[in-house]
Amino acid sequence: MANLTVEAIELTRLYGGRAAVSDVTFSLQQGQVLGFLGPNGAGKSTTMKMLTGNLAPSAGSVRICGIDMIENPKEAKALIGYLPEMRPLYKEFTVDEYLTIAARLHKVASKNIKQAVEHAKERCGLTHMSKRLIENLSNGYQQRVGIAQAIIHNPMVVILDEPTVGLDPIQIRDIRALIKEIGQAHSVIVSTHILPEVEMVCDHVQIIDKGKLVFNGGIDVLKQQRVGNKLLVGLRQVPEAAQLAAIEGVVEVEPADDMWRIRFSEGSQPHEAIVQASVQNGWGLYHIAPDQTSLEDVFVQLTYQESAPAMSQAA
Ligand SMILES: Nc1ncnc2c1ncn2[C@@H]1O[C@H](COP(=O)(O)OP(=O)(O)OP(=O)(O)O)[C@@H](O)[C@H]1O
Repeated sequence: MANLTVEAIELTRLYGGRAAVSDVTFSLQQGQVLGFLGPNGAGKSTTMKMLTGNLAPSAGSVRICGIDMIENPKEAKALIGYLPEMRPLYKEFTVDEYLTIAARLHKVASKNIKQAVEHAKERCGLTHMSKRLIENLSNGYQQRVGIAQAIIHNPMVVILDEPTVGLDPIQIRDIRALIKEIGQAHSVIVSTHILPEVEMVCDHVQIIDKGKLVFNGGIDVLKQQRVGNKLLVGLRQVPEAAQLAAIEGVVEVEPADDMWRIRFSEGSQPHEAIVQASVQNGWGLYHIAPDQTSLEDVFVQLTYQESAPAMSQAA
């Protein structure tokens, strides 16, 4: 496929005979932001380390823009910017000093370093912090410096491991906006265990659980999982459940707080019949709306049910 920036092919990593990551395959295209989601210990960091060439896979391979990570690690790594879970900051340096070192480490040509530093600072909203010691910056600004070092060499792929952990809500909002902005020009992989974060910044999502991918698809596909065939209906005069169940298309009726949760058969549209029955019987309908499963519930279903079926849609 054209413009594939990351290809992970049957990646497996064993620790003492136990698989931390097992047979993970996916690909990413230029301009995509992929959310890598999973509970603690699912294998996110292990996968990130293999993608960035910081950990050798026990089996499988990684290609960055078609370059094999094991055969040509230098060339492949040069195309990646990486912010690990533990920020690689030298806090006794100023922002300018640190980013200059980062540019050298990323092999930016000497004559281009100044411009690269200025550009990275600009993109990460750091220009006014240039002369500040990193240790004196807030947590959010330190995270911006971490992201600035990851993009300083203008890599094709940016990989950010838990980029918003430990930040306050305003810092989180800023960093998410920055990730979206970076995603327009690069391919970005963001690992997180925060579901709304994925909804906000990613167009693709993968869910990993116990080392295995249990979902791989567009964010819309994940959202669709929760648009079910249920309605939440509020009636002032509470009818017998049987009266609701008798309406055509209704297959199940159960109380939900002060309302009724009504499940209907696939393809049926009992909304109008419910409204009509309410008018005829004087039930006093005050609420009728789709009852969506929360994304959290979908996530729990995918990751905590032992027999959860694997779902997949080509990324
Ligand atoms: N160096 C190691 N030696 C042995 N086991 C390890 C090592 N690193 C990770 N593991 C185990 O591999 C599994 C996956 O860990 P990993 O850090 O990749 O998960 P994660 O999804 O990133 O979790 P978290 O969000 O908590 O960082 C866990 O069971 C972990 O204990």
